[in-house]
Amino acid sequence: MLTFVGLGLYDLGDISVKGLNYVKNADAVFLEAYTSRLMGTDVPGMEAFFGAEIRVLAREDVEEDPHEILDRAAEGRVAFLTGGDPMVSTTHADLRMRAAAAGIETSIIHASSISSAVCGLSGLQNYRFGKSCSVPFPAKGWFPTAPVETVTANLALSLHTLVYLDIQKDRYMRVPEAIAILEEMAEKRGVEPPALYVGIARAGSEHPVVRAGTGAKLKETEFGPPLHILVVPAELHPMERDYLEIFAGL
Ligand SMILES: C[S@@+](CC[C@H](N)C(=O)[O-])C[C@H]1O[C@@H](n2cnc3c(N)ncnc32)[C@H](O)[C@@H]1O
Repeated sequence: MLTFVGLGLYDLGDISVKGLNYVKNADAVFLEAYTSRLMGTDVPGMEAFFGAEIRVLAREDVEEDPHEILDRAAEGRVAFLTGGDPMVSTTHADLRMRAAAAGIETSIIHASSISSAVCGLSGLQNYRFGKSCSVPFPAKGWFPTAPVETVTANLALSLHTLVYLDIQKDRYMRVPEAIAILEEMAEKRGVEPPALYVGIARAGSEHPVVRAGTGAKLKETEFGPPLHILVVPAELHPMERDYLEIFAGL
């Protein structure tokens, strides 16, 4: 049995009761920590809380050679832990299909996700979001401009864009850097950079930071520690504008 268990957004208090019971009774517990991360805890903290040893997986362990996970799931109850909701903006559909092809029973225990938390924190209406995109850390000789094309296409349809920010081993992209990269991408593509952004830090924590404004303003804003995410809003509905004025300093 392979069960994908969502950890929610920030700390140990974000897993569901269902998820917690499953993990406590699992025969093996794996943690995928490369698509998202719970910044309000760490692996030893999770091990103590769940009373279980946790095997931390690299991307290759899941996407290229998941035999260890599948072998354990063929024999017993396996918990596959993921930050947020397990199937939102991750690549775990492939693992679930591989398990099904191997005759292994699977299920999902859902949890809160950044994709819905953003709507509550910003007041931007969930049905007005278009395709989302991710901004990666640029590498030597590699500076993709696809994210700004997604933003431009969404703006043309009056849709908001959710912009996920890169996570690497010990490196987390923050809102000001993401805006600077998006502006450089816009310049390279010869399009206008976005006029308005909403930056969000540490959704799910006791003190999330939510700020709306121009690129110049948000590049000077102190958002505090990661994780961070960015939204490029389309033309605002009056209610969305009011909400951002009240809760995000617009
Ligand atoms: C690829 S998405 C994975 C989403 C996850 N499966 C979920 O449902 O929440 C991960 C990105 O979302 C953003 N993110 C996730 N959790 C966050 C949080 N608590 N606060 C702010 N941004 C967050 C970060 O930009 C991070 O790089």
